[in-house]
Amino acid sequence: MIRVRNLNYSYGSDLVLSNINLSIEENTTCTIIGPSGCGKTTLLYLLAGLIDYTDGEIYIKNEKVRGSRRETGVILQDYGLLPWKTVWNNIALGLKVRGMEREQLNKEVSEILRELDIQELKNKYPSQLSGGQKQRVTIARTLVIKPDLLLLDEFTSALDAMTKENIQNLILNIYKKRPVTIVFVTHSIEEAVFLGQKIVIMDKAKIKKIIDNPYFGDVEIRSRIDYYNICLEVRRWLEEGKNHETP
Ligand SMILES: Nc1ncnc2c1ncn2[C@@H]1O[C@H](COP(=O)(O)OP(=O)(O)OP(=O)(O)O)[C@@H](O)[C@H]1O
Repeated sequence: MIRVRNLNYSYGSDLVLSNINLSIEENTTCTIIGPSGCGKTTLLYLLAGLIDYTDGEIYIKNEKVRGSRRETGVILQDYGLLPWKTVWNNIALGLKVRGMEREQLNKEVSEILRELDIQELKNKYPSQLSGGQKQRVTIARTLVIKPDLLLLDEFTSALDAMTKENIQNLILNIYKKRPVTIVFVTHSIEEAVFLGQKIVIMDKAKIKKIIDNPYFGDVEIRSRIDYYNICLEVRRWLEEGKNHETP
């Protein structure tokens, strides 16, 4: 699905991605974790086609990425809901832009509201929603266009612990119900392990380690010791080499 080869990216003279090679299979999930400033968001923006690259290659479904793709759904940290539109209209917008006729549009929006259990929010405005509700509406708005690739950037970082787990469960359930590839940038080790079939650990512009997560997909995993063993492995890789750095 995604193939990144020898990708380098600089902002001016600062090299922020150096020789990135990464393959993500179709209909799998991948989480990207690493210290602040290591280049995670930049990599996600490049996959989304939001910024251009000149050095290296990015292919999605065997097509070279040049600008944003219609079938890629992107969810960034700030929700991106339009404050002057109701939940219903925020969700319907992407379908309207694509010229969907009214009856079909009403059906699709109703279905996604039901799937995400937010029917009662349909006439509210974004300012009247809690953080978790906004996340659900943002997910609904993105899923309604039926993306084959979903890119999420630190999507749950502003939420309290319980809401965060609810949204993580929701994303896992959504993934299980439909064919979609998900790439998720996070700061949280627990989130990286819960949502990542493949966990990419980055450090200063580079990929340090890729871990395949055999326990991915189990909603009950948080109550099992295997989950914490993988969390510890990720932690060790994140910390590896730190003590040898000169301050
Ligand atoms: N628009 C920009 N112009 C110049 N430098 C930038 C720009 N965006 C990011 N950078 C720099 O590029 C590097 C990588 O940033 P990026 O946002 O990709 O990192 P990150 O791993 O996502 O960080 P965080 O976890 O803090 O969000 C950082 O040093 C950052 O300061």
